[in-house]
Amino acid sequence: MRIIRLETEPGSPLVLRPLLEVDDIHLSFGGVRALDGPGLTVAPGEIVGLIGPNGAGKTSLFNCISGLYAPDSGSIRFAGEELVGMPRHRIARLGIGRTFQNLGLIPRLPVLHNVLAGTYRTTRGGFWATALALPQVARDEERATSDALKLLHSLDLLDVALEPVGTLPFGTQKRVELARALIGEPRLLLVDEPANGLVHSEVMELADTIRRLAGERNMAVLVVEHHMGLVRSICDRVVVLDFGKLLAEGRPREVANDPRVVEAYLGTAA
Ligand SMILES: Nc1ncnc2c1ncn2[C@@H]1O[C@H](COP(=O)(O)OP(=O)(O)OP(=O)(O)O)[C@@H](O)[C@H]1O
Repeated sequence: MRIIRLETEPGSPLVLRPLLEVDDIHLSFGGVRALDGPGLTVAPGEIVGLIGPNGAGKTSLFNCISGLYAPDSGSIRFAGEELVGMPRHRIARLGIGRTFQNLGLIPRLPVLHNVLAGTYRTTRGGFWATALALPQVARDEERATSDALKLLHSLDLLDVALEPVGTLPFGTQKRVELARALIGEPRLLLVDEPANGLVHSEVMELADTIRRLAGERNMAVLVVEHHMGLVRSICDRVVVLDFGKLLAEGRPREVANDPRVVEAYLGTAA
């Protein structure tokens, strides 16, 4: 059983501050209120599920955290730094990785190159250092390749490292997407619908992998997912959105039995 301390007595020297603090976020697209003031926290090493019916605002919230969307108002703090207004590459460099619902991979490129593409947002070489082929760039690339190969080994992808990713089964591509998000060693991983398109055995395997990686790296995970089996099996806590607002929050079992959640979400999914 995973034990995570979320709160301690006021004034205690052992206060565990949340790694991520989202507060009163608003985001509209024309007349559509995608996010209407929800807030949430994620502690270091904690796995939090973000659930809710279609159109509840889950992906919009991910996009605000990773800097893809600029919220109209509100605050998103990560390790004490305000993310709102920060460019995407700086957010990635602070230690936030993410996967996409529709895989963010380049199908014709080999697995290894797709994973290495995840490092370009987090390395510090910059345009001129790369153009001038400075030794520091060569060292960075060597280290990145070695890290990528270790990661591929840990995700059982070493055998397909040089295969074009588009030729691989969907379940394998999903693991490559996970590897791409993990290569920068994020402290927080945002995972968007990892179970989508997978068969039951693959979902359970993926659940084991996410839990193992979070434990090994003390990495926090915020996961958007409709598959309640996966949510129940990996999440320490669940946050429910509905119409862009926070509807409920609690342990997976409590949330699954909350009548408001059953009505808004589980009822429609049953
Ligand atoms: N780029 C955009 N332009 C216009 N409207 C958008 C955009 N992104 C999201 N929306 C709208 O914002 C609302 C929230 O969408 P969002 O994709 O965040 O929900 P979701 O909970 O992730 O849904 P799903 O479970 O279907 O992925 C929806 O009404 C959606 O149509």
